[in-house]
Amino acid sequence: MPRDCDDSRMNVEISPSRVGGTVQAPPSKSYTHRAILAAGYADGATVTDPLVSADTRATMRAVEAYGGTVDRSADDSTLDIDGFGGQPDVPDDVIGCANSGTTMRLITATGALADGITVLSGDDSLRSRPQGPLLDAVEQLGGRAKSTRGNGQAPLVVEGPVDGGSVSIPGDVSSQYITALLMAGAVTDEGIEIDLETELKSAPYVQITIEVLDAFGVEAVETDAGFRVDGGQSYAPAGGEYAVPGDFSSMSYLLAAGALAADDELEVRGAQPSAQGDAAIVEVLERMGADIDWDRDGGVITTRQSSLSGIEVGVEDTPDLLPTIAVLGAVADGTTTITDCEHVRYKETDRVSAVAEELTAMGATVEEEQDTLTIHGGESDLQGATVDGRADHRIVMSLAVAGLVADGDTTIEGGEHVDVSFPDFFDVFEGIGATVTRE
Ligand SMILES: O=C(O)C1=C[C@@H](OP(=O)(O)O)[C@@H](O)[C@H](O)C1
Ligand SMILES: C=C(OP(=O)(O)O)C(=O)O
Repeated sequence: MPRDCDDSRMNVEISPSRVGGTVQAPPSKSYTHRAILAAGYADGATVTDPLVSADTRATMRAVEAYGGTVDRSADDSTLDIDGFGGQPDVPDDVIGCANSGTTMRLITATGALADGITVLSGDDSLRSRPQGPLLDAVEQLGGRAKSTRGNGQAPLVVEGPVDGGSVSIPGDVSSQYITALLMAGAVTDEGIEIDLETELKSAPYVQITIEVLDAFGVEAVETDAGFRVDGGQSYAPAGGEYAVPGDFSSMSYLLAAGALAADDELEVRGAQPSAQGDAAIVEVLERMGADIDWDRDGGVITTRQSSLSGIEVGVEDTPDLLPTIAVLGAVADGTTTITDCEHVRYKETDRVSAVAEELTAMGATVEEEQDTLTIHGGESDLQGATVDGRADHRIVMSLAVAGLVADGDTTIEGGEHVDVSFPDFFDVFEGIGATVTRE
């Protein structure tokens, strides 16, 4: 199981606990990936407050493979990046994307700009995720892009250079294909016009891309049929710097912990509004009846424990919230129905099945359909159990939240996988009051 994790295998036991205090949100993974690659497409830039995690390190390695350099400050508070200026080199070696779908998709399109062949691979999970529509898009642009096994999955072989053009691509598999094409398209000669064949899922992530491109002086626009980026543009952020905002997907675990187990209050800082769809966690909690308050100007969200009720919520725009919402639903009174979740099956693991099975192991009643997950909460308390984190950071973190309020201790196998997006998650969890035992 080749993984890029700092820690070796770690099971984590969570005992029932109360939480409270003040905590800083970690920086956004999505913004960090884009900022690093945008700095790569530029002559260079300084990225401040980056998330340094296994996934974003994969994007740093990719920028270096294409001819840039990334210097991390001693405390990881800044990344000084020398870019490849829109003209990626042909990499000396296979680019290892580890567990990161964002890295693989975004830098596949970068490979299509290089005058030669790029080979990309990743861990077991990443090599089982869909890349076919992006490979097809590169071929529509005149490049060559193959899955070595012919199954639309990595290892991938990409050959450029492409000059831009028009592509037609499904929107309901991954928005990361669109992000990849927009970021690369800006430095092609002709630009790229994207026609969506099906409705776009995870749409806010493309808005994040457009926001980051704008900050780097690059324009990409939404059209009636999809998106367009003109070619011949140059990446350069104002003042040579780009600052990464806080991560609402990561915050969702802290806010859920507060809503389930904060006697006094839990305050999460670094919650400035941005294009992140996952800020919807605040509204989801409000609709469930949580005592939650968001000071948008101050970037502070405060939650207290209160009794929650089940709701119906669509995750077409917010796939990464599914595990968090499912755990909230398992504790809430009544039924929580999570709809529009088929694309959540294409993540690090099939998160719809994973959540259904692990919450069932904790005593919840869960029904799984292809595009819907129904959780009957409140009928019986969650029971502590040994659960499998599925080598998936979001499954691990959401089960840790469930462990706070389960009856008895919960052991989560594979706790080290939090390194993908929230490396100090268990320290932060302990810091707010959770009883955490690393085994
Ligand atoms: O572009 C991004 O930063 C992301 C897009 C989403 O994926 P999909 O577009 O594949 O749904 C999301 O699930 C992922 O965690 C991050
Ligand atoms: C799906 C995720 O990321 P990626 O697609 O980059 O692997 C995630 O962080 O939940």
